[in-house]
Amino acid sequence: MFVNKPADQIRRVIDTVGLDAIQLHGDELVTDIAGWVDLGLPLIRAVKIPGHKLTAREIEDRVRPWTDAGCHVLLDADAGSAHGGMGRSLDWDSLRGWSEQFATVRWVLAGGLQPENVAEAIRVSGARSVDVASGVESPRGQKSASRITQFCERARNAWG
Ligand SMILES: O=C(O)c1ccccc1N[C@@H]1O[C@H](COP(=O)(O)O)[C@@H](O)[C@H]1O
Repeated sequence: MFVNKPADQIRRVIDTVGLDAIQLHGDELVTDIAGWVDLGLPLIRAVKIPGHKLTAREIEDRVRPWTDAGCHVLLDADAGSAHGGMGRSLDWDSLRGWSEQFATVRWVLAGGLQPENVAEAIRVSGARSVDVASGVESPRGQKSASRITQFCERARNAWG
């Protein structure tokens, strides 16, 4: 996952550790996409969405430029100048409305997920993939193996 990193820096990380995909989680512009596309890996764009109720069209207007550019999308809560990992949730019902009307590519639900709410989030939103950061930390800033296990079990159970 990268926040506002130019393609040449990401290339160095790929060459050093190898990556399967690139998650862009900052203020990257769709007009600059060519540099990241040239890296030759699947691109996942974190699209920041306000946490209140939205129409399917309002969500689609935010998502569409990125799917048109060939990206997968991860929907995260807009946390202003913070870029993510803030534990803020989206309106899952609005996402279901958008997904049923518009989503033609696989999308990832993020934002404020934790073991305690991931099953409900999946049920309400219809998400088939989820991502989490702060919700599996205990204490804050430190990933907890037991919370990660709990999160994965509950997500898998929700998908049956
Ligand atoms: O995890 C982080 O610390 C982080 C830092 C900067 C940008 C994104 C970050 N994480 C991503 O944020 C979302 C949601 O996080 P949370 O579950 O609400 O805490 C998730 O996609 C993480 O990959």
